[in-house]
Amino acid sequence: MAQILDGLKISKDIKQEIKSEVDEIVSSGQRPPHLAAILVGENGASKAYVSSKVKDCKEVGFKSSLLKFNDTITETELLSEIEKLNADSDIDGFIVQLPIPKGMDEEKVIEAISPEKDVDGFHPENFGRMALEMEAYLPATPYGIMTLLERYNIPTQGKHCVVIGRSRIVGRPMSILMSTKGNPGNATVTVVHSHTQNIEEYTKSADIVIVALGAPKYLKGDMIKDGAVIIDVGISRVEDEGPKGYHLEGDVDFDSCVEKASWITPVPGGVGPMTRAMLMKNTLLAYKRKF
Ligand SMILES: Nc1nc(=O)c2c([nH]1)NC[C@@H]1CN(c3ccc(C(=O)N[C@@H](CCC(=O)O)C(=O)O)cc3)C=[N+]21
Repeated sequence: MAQILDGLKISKDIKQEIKSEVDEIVSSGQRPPHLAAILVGENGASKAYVSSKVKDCKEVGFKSSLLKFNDTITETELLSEIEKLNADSDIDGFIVQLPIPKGMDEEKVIEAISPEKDVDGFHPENFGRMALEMEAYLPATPYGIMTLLERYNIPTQGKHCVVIGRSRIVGRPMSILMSTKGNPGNATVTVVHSHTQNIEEYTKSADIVIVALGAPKYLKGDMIKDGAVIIDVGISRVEDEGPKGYHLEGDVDFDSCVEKASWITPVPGGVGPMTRAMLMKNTLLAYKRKF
């Protein structure tokens, strides 16, 4: 039976470390770090994520600002809100919660964010810096996974890591970070996606499988090898009859994979909380203006 990579616990440790630093900053008379979030429209999951970010800020002692707009806001208006945050010296970092309403140009919106305030690490300048192994704001989910592997001392050097999915915010940056020089890092990486034939051929030979597809229970136990490390990035809301009306499902069929894996992340309580903790970390870095 696999051991659990407890993202919830590690995220609490990280938030505690951040809080200690913030306490010192504040007791020396300086203002605390300040994160802002832009939320457009009424997506239920987005609202929940953004309010959890506000809660995280409170926990670590950051100031936070939430800017909410109706989905009637035009792209031009949104871009001018971004400009205001770029220019506001009281704000260290901000994010534009994705997805933004259909019809808006996501690329243009992300490029409008000043790279120094792009604590999501989504701006092409940060992506490029990351890929070149320069200091950069790393996207929170891949950064969270790297941190989780680091804190559990999971060996990655020379291991075969299969990343399922090639999204801009998870799969692709994840594949880059795993192949990057360092520890964790130095892995041999295969990226598989919707055009890959016989995905199981790759996953069966993987020492580490990172699944970021958004397909509930996609990865089954018979697709992995004994002792593999399984990282589940999926967080699909699946409707049910319970009081909330839904529950979360990962991309990993936990029950069949837990039998074979050596380490596995749960959903909830795995990668999701790490993502949130790394956003706090990036905001602290932005405050300190490291790069
Ligand atoms: N600009 C932007 N930045 C993001 O980082 C971003 C985004 N847009 N859009 C949506 C995705 C998704 N995302 C999650 C963060 C935390 C959890 C999380 O904390 N999950 C908990 C469960 C939360 C629950 O119960 O619903 C867990 O897995 O244990 C999940 C998902 C950030 N995203």
